[in-house]
Amino acid sequence: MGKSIVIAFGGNAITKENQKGTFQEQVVNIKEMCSNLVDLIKNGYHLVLTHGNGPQVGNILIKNELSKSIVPAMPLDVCVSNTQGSLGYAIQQELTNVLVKDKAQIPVVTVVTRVKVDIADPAFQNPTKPVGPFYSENEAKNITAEKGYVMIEDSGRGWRRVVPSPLPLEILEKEAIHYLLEGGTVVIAAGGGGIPVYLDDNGNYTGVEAVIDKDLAGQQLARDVGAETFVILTGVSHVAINYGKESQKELDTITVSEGRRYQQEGHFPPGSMGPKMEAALLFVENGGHKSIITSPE
Ligand SMILES: Nc1ncnc2c1ncn2[C@@H]1O[C@H](COP(=O)(O)OP(=O)(O)O)[C@@H](O)[C@H]1O
Ligand SMILES: NC(=O)OP(=O)(O)O
Repeated sequence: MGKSIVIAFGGNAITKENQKGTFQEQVVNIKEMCSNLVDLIKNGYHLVLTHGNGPQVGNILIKNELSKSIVPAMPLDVCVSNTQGSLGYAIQQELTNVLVKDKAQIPVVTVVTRVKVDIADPAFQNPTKPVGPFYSENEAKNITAEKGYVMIEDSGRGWRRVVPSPLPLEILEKEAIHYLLEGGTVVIAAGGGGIPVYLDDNGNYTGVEAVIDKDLAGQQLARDVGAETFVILTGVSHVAINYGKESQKELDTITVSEGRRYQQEGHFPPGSMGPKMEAALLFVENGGHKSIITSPE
């Protein structure tokens, strides 16, 4: 097999901060993202794409809440699977469209992907994953008082609801993804961080209510399918130290030990660059060749 790359992009790239989250808006953003991938595919790279779902899964939770007196609300793991389907559909469609226009007949498919987590993960007692729309501080306080949701300030962009986010341990569909890749298919997998499931006392996998961080799931996916490179696409072209300060310095190529040092010095905040750097470092520490964090362009 040629060189394989796992590429992760954020739910906030699919529904931007100032957008309502209509399907049309998502398609426009996804189309732009896909046009940036065509050259890689045409140059023979085997791609696995993974995507976030924070804004989208939060919107499904709001719909659940508003309609629960009429139709039953679905558990959060089912809502994550819904986002794998809807966003996978949009990516599959738009990527196929740009490939066909470029005269490249390459199959693209979405895999509903379960990710194993530990039911004893302390993350279930400490929600940290922001989902859904951004609110003002006042609105957030009212939501907590009315519904009991935990709300946090998300990287200077506003307040959001947070849900538990356990660590991904294994991509359960890894063999199927590997076969598809080997056969020359572009695979969309582990969307929204994957559907969280755990092994119960009877040895059966069971869904659990959480949203896994897609960057951490992405590096696990990259390791599990033996990818050479792990790429995280986000809103900045370079990771920086002293980000947002006058002394800000953009990083180019760094080693794992430099990355760990900058991390310890506190350059990468939780909820934004923190999980991306952690994911990038974990991939290389566990045998990956290189991780890249940059913008889609
Ligand atoms: N040290 C840093 N270097 C670069 N960007 C940073 C840094 N710290 C925080 N950021 C911010 O984090 C953002 C990426 O996090 P986020 O928007 O949550 O990701 P996602 O693309 O997954 O939605 C960047 O666009 C930037 O605004
Ligand atoms: N699941 C997840 O990490 O989604 P975002 O990238 O949209 O936050």
